[in-house]
Amino acid sequence: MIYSITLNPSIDYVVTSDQLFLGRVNRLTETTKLPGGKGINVSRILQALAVPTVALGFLGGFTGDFIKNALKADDLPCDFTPIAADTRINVKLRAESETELNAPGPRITDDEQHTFITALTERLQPGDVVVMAGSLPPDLPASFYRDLIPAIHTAHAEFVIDTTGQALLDTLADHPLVVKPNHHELAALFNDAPYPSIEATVQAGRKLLTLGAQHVLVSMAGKGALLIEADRAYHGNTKPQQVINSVGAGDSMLAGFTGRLTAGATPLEAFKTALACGSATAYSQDLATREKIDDVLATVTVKEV
Ligand SMILES: Nc1ncnc2c1ncn2[C@@H]1O[C@H](COP(=O)(O)OP(=O)(O)O)[C@@H](O)[C@H]1O
Ligand SMILES: O=P(O)(O)OC[C@H]1O[C@](O)(COP(=O)(O)O)[C@@H](O)[C@@H]1O
Repeated sequence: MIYSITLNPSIDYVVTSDQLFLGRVNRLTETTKLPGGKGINVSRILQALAVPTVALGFLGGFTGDFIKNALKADDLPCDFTPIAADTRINVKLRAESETELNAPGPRITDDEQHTFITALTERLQPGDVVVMAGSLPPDLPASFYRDLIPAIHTAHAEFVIDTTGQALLDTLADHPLVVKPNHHELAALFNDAPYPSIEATVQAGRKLLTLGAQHVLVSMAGKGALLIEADRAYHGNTKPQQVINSVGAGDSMLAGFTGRLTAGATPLEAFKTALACGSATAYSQDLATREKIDDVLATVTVKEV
């Protein structure tokens, strides 16, 4: 079973405007509300790939109810810990370019934190994978993800982590199954300027393997992604289509790789599915459907670099 953890879910309020003028009234041409949050997105793509998953985390208030109902309508297995405060709303503004306004998130009490940790640890079985993804609401200690790792390992389960900065570096010695920074996050991890070439990006990504990660992907938005192994690396991409909404593309990529890898695929095969899932989401209004993923998978190209 693959459990996703979304400590800070969101309603993604996707709004479209022809142009955006700061300091003036802007009239929107379209609005959509989607259940969001990195772990939830991972579970939704795993479900599309028919990989067994349960989405865990915190949900509260009318916004939490919206997400719960949306996931229920899609039959996505969930077991969220209820909280008293309202789950956040993130605004995704599509004008000439995409702008994201992500809220800090609600208060999580000590009792709510304990309820969540107990629920997670009671579920874990040998062979399970826990995907920990996204930001932490302000009340949770920065070490919250790292503190879950001993219980995951005690249960003979593995973890995948999608976070940034020191919080990510702090987990590498515990051998995450997969990490997938994007190229900006990778440079920020090592206080580097943007990498000038694929070779420089591969070199930096390889440091994550040396520090303990089992599998490393580096995503580069429209420029595709890298699969970096100890002795070789691959660059892959998909045939360009119109980009409709790239929110959740990274989560989709992580889900595609983790889902296929844990089902027994080779890292290279899993990478191809990951590329298809990431781009298929970028080419869709919401997260990709299975049909769209299969369609894009047929266009994936990968070469050793
Ligand atoms: N504009 C795009 N065109 C095609 N594929 C894309 C586009 N944006 C994202 N993707 C695919 O999704 C993957 C993850 O997207 P990226 O933006 O790098 O991740 P994140 O959302 O984590 O920053 C990319 O590596 C690529 O395969
Ligand atoms: O937890 P964070 O870092 O604030 O990010 C939450 C946001 O990230 C998303 O999960 C999308 O993530 P990606 O575009 O990086 O794949 C949105 O659904 C959500 O609004």
